[in-house]
Amino acid sequence: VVNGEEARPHSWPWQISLQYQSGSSWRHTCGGSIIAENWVMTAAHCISSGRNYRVHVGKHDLSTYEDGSMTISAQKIIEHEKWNSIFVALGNDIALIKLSQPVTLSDTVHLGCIPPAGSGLPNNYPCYITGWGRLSTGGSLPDRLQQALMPAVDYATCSRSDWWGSSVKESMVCAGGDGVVAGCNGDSGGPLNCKNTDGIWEVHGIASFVSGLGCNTVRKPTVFTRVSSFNDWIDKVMMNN
Ligand SMILES: CC(C)C[C@H](NC(=O)C(F)(F)F)C(=O)N[N@@+](C)(CC(=O)Nc1ccc(C(C)C)cc1)Cc1ccccc1
Repeated sequence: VVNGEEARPHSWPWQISLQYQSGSSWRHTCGGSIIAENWVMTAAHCISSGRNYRVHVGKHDLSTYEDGSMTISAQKIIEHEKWNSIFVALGNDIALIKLSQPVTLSDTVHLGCIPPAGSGLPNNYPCYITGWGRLSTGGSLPDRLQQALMPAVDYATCSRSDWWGSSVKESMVCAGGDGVVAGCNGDSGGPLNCKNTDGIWEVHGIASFVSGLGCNTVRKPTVFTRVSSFNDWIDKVMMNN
């Protein structure tokens, strides 16, 4: 997250670190959200075949051991069947990870809420991006979870030719684009958190892409997979696996 701030520890308890085995150690590669005791939602572009993945839950500082945190291996990873890594602009950048064992819910490990199917965000609706991604374009990775207020950008604005144009679809959610705050590599797969009118936080987006010209590029908001476009797919996958 570029130009964010350190989150209050464990204030986004559905946020996970998706890690892959690199030799004898594990490396953070993406974020994700716990949506059921044995399911994590992340971005399909986070998954590379031939890699071994695990999920780290209940974390704040990735560099230290933290009581209550747990690492759980991925038993099964299901990418959206229409995801195509060559045509990112087509969307469907969503994957579900079935955990080898259920998480133990606690005050640092909670489920994130999926928004109602088809629910949208008005322009400028306040949301927060969270993640352990780069602190600047090509910059360093933080140890501690970062957050940034990133107002939603409606499709009409985000699809303007001087914004994302036809690269953005209605199955995506845009946020930010002020040239200051942004998601960046390593935030992929993580949540866009928005509080609904009942005061409940919902995971409206899955971080998908930022401009290749620079993470915080003005009029190139961070683009998220729109979770409320995939309620049926999520239900189907969890029921059938
Ligand atoms: C792997 C890609 C598909 C998604 C990756 N996503 C992220 O980093 C995320 F925003 F989710 F945290 C990304 O944006 N990667 N970049 C490599 C940029 C990139 O690939 N962006 C991109 C943008 C649009 C498209 C399509 C929709 C035209 C594809 C890729 C990050 C970057 C940004 C600035 C400098 C250096 C690196």
